Amino acid sequence: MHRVMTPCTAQRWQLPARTLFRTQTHSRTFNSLSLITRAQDHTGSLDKDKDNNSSEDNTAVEGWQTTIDGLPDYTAEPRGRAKGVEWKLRAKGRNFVDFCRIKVSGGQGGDGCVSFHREKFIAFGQPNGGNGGRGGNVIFEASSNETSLQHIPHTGSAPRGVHGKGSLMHGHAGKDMIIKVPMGTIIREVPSPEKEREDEEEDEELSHKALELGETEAKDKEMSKRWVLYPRLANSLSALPEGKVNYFEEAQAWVAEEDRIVEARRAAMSKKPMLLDVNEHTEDGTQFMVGRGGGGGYGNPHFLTTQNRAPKYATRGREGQTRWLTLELKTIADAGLVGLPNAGKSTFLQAVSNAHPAIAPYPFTTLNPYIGTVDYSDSYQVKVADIPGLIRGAHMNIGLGHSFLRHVERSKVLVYVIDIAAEFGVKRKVKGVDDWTPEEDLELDETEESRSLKSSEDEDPNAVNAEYSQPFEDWKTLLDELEAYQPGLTRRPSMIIANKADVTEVAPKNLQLFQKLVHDEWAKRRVANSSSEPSSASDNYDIKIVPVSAKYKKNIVKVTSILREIVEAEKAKESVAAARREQREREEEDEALAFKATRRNIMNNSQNE
Ligand SMILES: Nc1nc2c(ncn2[C@@H]2O[C@H](COP(=O)(O)OP(=O)(O)OP(=O)(O)O)[C@@H](O)[C@H]2O)c(=O)[nH]1
Ligand SMILES: [Mg+2]
Repeated sequence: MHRVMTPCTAQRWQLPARTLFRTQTHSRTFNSLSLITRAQDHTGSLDKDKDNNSSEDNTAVEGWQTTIDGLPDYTAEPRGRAKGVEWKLRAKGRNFVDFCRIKVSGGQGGDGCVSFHREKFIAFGQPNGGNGGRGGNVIFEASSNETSLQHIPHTGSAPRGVHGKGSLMHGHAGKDMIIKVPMGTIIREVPSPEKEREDEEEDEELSHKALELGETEAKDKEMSKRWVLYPRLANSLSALPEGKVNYFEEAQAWVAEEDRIVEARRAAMSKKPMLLDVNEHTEDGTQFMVGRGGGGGYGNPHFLTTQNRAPKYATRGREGQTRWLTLELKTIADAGLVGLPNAGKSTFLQAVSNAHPAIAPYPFTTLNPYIGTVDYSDSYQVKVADIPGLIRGAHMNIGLGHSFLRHVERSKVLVYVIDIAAEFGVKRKVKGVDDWTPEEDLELDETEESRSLKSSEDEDPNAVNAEYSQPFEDWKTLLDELEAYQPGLTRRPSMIIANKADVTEVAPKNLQLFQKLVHDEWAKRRVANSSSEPSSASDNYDIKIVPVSAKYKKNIVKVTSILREIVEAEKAKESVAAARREQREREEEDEALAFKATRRNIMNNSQNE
C-alpha cells in the first residue's frame, strides 16, 4: 500500500504508508542523542546520510568495531549480541526521549447565545441567552511516576467551552488538559515558528478577501468572528430610520475596549518567556498552567440597557493562549556516575543500591540513565544516577555523543568510575578514537603535550612504560569531556572509584601510580582555579580515591560512607545558602515596605499642610 505525500514544491514523493508515519513521529520528539547527531552533522565528523541508511552505515559501526581494543571484542560474541551493539550505535539510543518540543493551546471559549423568552400570553419576552463556558486550560503536573518524555504529545490542545443556550443556560467550561511531566523537567518557552509566517500571510489574506468578497462582505465575515447576530439583524441595522440610535455600535465600542484591556494584560503577562523548573523542591502533583483557556462569550442579556430592551447580539468566545515550549529532562540525583564504557558503573550501582541495571562485558550496555537509591542503616538515602559510558571525542558525537550528561548536570557530587585493571604501563590503543584527529586537534599540534603524545605513539605500543598510567589517562579523558560539555562542571565536589581492584596482577601497581598522578594533577588544577577565581573554594579539597571491587562487593561500605559525607556537606552548604537568600529577600521586602510607609507619611503630611 502506498500513500502520496505532496511537499510544498510540485515534486511528488511516493513513500510506503509506514514511512510517512515514522517520519512524523521522529520529527516531533527527538532525544538528546539523535539531537546531537543532527546538531553536529555540519562538522563533517559523521555523515548524516550514512547514519540514516542502515545498509551503507559503516562509519559508526566500523568505528566502533575497532574502538575498544583492549576490551573484549564484541564481534567475537554470539551473533545476536554483536547485532545488538551495532543497533545501539546506529539508533544512538533513540528509545529514550529526554527532549521534545510541544505546542500547547488553551481551549477557545464557548459562544454566547442570542435568545428571547417565549411564552403564551407574554409578548416581547426578556432576552435570555446564556454565556459561553471558558475554554479548558493546559496544565503540566509534576509526577514522580514518570521517568521520560516519551508520552508527551506533539500538540496539547484543551477542549473548548460549551456554547450558551436559551433560557439562560450558560455553557460549562472545557475540561482542563493535564499532562504529567517527570521531576527534573525544564520547560522553556520558545518563539513560535508560525508567528512570522502568519504575520506575512495575514496582510495578503485580508487584501485577497477584500478583492474576492467585496468590501462589505469581508467586513461582515470579520465581524462574525467576534459576534453572534440574530437572524436578519444586519438588514434591519442598515435600514435603520433617521434619528434612531444604533445600539449595536455602542456595544461594539464596549467590547473593543474590553478586548484592548485583555490584550494589554496578556501582552504584559507574556513579556518574559516562560521558564519553569520542576526540580527537587517541587512537590509531587504540583500543577503549572502553561496554556490558559479563552474566556466565554457574553449572551445577549449582557447588553441589556434601560434604552435597549432587546439586544439581538452576543459575543463569541475568546481564543485560548498558544505557546511553543521545549521540555528538557535533567534527571535529579545526588550523585552521578561518570566513566568510560565497561568501567563498571552499572555493576557499582547494583552493588550499592537496590537497582538492577543491565551489566555485560561489552561497551554501551547502558543507554538510558538509571537511578538507584543507596539506603543507609539510619534510613538516610542517596540517589545515584548511572549513565552511558563517555569516550574520548564524545563531544564530537563519537560513541553515543555526550548529551546524556544532562542527567548528571544537576548532581551534587560527581563519582568518577575508573577501571584500575588496565595493563600496567601500557597504553590501551583505541583505534578509531586515538587515530582520529579532528581539525581542532591538528591546530593544537604544536603544543608540547601533543608533541610528547605523538612521540609516545611512535614507540612500540606494547613496551612497558613505568610512568604511563592508563587509568590516569581515562580520568583525564573524563575531565576533558565533562569540561567540553559544560565548562566548570569538573569543579563539582567529586570522588574517584578505582574499580576492578580485585584484579591483583595489575591493580595495586596501577593504583599507586594513579594516586600519585591524580593528586599532582588535582593540586595543579586547584592552584590554577584559585588564581583565576580566588573567591571560589568549591574545589579546595583533596579528591578521594577509593579502590573497590564492585563485582565482588569489596570496600563498598567505605565508598558509600565517603559519598554520604560529601553529599551531606553539599546539602548543608545549599541549605545555608538558601537560608541566606531567604533572609536577604525578607530584608529587601521589609525595606520596600518601610520605604512605602515613609512615602505615605510624607504625602499625608504635605496634604495636611
Ligand atoms: N573483575 C571485575 N570485573 C568487574 C568489576 N566491576 C565490573 N566488572 C565487569 O566489567 C564489565 C562491565 O561492567 P558494567 O557494569 O556493565 O560496565 P559499565 O561501566 O556500566 O558499562 P557501560 O554501561 O557500557 O558504560 C562486566 O562484565 C562486569 O562484570 C569488578 O569490580 N571486578
Ligand atoms: Mg552500564
